[in-house]
Amino acid sequence: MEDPKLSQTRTPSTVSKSKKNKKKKGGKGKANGETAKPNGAHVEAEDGNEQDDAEEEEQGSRTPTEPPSSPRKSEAGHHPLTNGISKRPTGVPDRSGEVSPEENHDAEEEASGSKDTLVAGFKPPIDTIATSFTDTDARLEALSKEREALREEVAQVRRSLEEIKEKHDEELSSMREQLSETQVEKEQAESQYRGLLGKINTIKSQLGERLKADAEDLSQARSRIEDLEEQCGDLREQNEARAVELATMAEEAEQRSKELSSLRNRTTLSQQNWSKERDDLIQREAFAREEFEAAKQAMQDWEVLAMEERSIRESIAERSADLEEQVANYREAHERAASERDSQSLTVDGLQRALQEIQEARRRELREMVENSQSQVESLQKQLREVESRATEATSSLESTKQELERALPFEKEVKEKNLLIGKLRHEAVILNDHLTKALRYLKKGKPEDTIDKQLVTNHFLHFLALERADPKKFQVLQIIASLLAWTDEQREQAGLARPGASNPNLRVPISPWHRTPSTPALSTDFFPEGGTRKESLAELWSGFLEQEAQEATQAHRPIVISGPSGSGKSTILTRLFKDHPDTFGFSVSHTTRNPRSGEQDGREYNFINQETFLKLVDDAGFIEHAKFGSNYYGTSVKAVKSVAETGRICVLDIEMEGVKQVKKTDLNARFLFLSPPSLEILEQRLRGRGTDSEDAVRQRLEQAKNEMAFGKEEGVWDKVVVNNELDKAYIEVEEWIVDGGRHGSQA
Ligand SMILES: Nc1ncnc2c1ncn2[C@@H]1O[C@H](COP(=O)(O)OP(=O)(O)OP(=O)(O)O)[C@@H](O)[C@H]1O
Repeated sequence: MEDPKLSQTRTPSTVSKSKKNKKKKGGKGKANGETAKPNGAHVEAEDGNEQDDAEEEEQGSRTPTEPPSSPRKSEAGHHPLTNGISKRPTGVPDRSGEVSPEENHDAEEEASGSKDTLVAGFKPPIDTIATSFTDTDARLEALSKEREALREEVAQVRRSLEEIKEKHDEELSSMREQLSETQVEKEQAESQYRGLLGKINTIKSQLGERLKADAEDLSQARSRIEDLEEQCGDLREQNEARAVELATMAEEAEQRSKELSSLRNRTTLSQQNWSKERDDLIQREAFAREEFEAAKQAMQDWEVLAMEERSIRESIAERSADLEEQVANYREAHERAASERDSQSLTVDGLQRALQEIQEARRRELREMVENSQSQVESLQKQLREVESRATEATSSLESTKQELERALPFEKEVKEKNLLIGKLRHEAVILNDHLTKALRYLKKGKPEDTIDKQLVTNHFLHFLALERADPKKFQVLQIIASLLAWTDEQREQAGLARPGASNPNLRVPISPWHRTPSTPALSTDFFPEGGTRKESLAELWSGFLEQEAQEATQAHRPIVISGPSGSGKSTILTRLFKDHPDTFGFSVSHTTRNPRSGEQDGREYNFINQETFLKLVDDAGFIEHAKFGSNYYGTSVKAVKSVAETGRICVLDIEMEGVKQVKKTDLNARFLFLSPPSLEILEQRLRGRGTDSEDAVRQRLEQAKNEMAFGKEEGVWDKVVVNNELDKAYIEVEEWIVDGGRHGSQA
């Protein structure tokens, strides 16, 4: 490649040729010694070849018609001889050491121009030639010096030019090398770039796909969350409605129980009234019966009277017949004695009238008596009917009351149980409070044996008596009493708190079976760590007692951790369990950093905390599991689970493998149940059958299920493993293990 600077400075071919010719000629010019000039003037050729070269170049570059003038110099207005030397020669390198080709050319031109001017201006008059000859010599000398200097300069310039050219060539070649290296590097870089571009494109496409899949998952998760939130809202509403219903039912139950008690009162009242009435009626019936008997008697009497009357009548008739006979006799006698007859007829009439009157009176009397007794019988019958109808009414009302009673019986039972429980709890709370205050007071006083509280001892004693014989608490209470009363070893032995002979090391008798009842803990090991004979302070005994009570309470409500692959049936079984045992289980309240919505209450729907507190809890391992949805954190805290047990309910945690490991690290004392599907194939069928997951999600769940199944087989992790083959059987197995007939595995 050609250097542009060099190409620019290149002279026409004629000049180069002449240069070459000159070089070829070598000392030819020198031999001639002078060179012909166009204007015929000539000067001695002292400057040698280089000057000739310059001149020839100058000439070669000009056209023949062109005058050999130096317009620049005349323009500049300087005298070529005086000013031309002081001026920096244009071909001399400037401070930077570079000489431009134009300057070089100008220098050459200048050099030849000054010579030409000198030749052209050399027209002195003849007479002055002699006088100025010496001047001319001097000038010529100066000129020749100047020329020498110029020549040196030109030579220098040439050298520097060559150096520059060499440098240039070197630089050029190195640059070319660099260029080729750079090109090679460029090609390598290009190929690398293409490779990288290809990789980036593949990553881009893969990322795009993944992003798409993630976005899909995200949108599904979002929609699911929305659905769940909706469901949650619905459930909450239902819950509230249920709560309202429950409240109204409770009110109704209360009303019913009130009604029931009033009904019962009324029933007892009506029963009392009824029994009274019945007694009355029985009395009246007896009275009526008596009256009836009396009436009967009267009737019989009347009949007797009637019979008597009849007999009287008959006797009267007989007598009347006799009388008629007598009358006839009388008549006969009347005939015989007229006076006697009148008196006799008068007597008979009187007798007959008296008889009729008697008969009438008797009849009236009897009629009245019969009428009276009939009306009495009728009224009695009426009363009897009334009593009977009232009795049937009372029986029917009794029946309905009984029915109502039966209906209200479960409520009543429940209310009774609850009341009993409340009463018991209250009682226990009062006693505990009492004990606690007393114990604290004693603790403060320091010497419990000096200040024995009768009430406290009485309470303990009553508690002792109220407990069943086999109840292990009995011994604890007795131990407290013994401690309060500062019993001696003998007294303890007598009370059965120490083994017989324990106070006397020489006397050892076998332990009585009383100490070996299965439900009785060995006092010397369980409750009193260093043997029953050791005298402990009340504070120690009391705190031990309370601790054991608390442990027993929490033991009965240990949290349940249920885990298993997605689709193994955890939700199905738990839903049924919660439905069948509504008062047994409780739910832990989660923590969240989101703001509460309207109607939500701190500690009810969520524990609302800020992000800083949440993250601190995470650092302190306060969460069993936590996650971030959107910009909010959610988590189940260890404390929330513990507090469920404190309310007397069991907290059930449906969590995956990592959560189980996390719970194992806490002091929750949970029970672990693994619910396993019969096989992975059946699990796949159930997951697909459920129809809640996309194909991708099902695949992911199945993949994770393999890990979970392996975890389910790990030794020492699980307290119970249930295979969910037949739902009913699996449910019963889970229920029996969790609820355990109300013992909730506290014996486990
Ligand atoms: N023994 C069973 N026989 C047949 N189908 C069952 C059985 N147990 C559960 N299923 C069904 O399997 C599906 C998955 O059950 P479920 O949703 O209860 O599983 P899960 O363990 O709670 O899943 P996830 O952890 O994803 O919530 C449900 O459609 C359920 O009806």
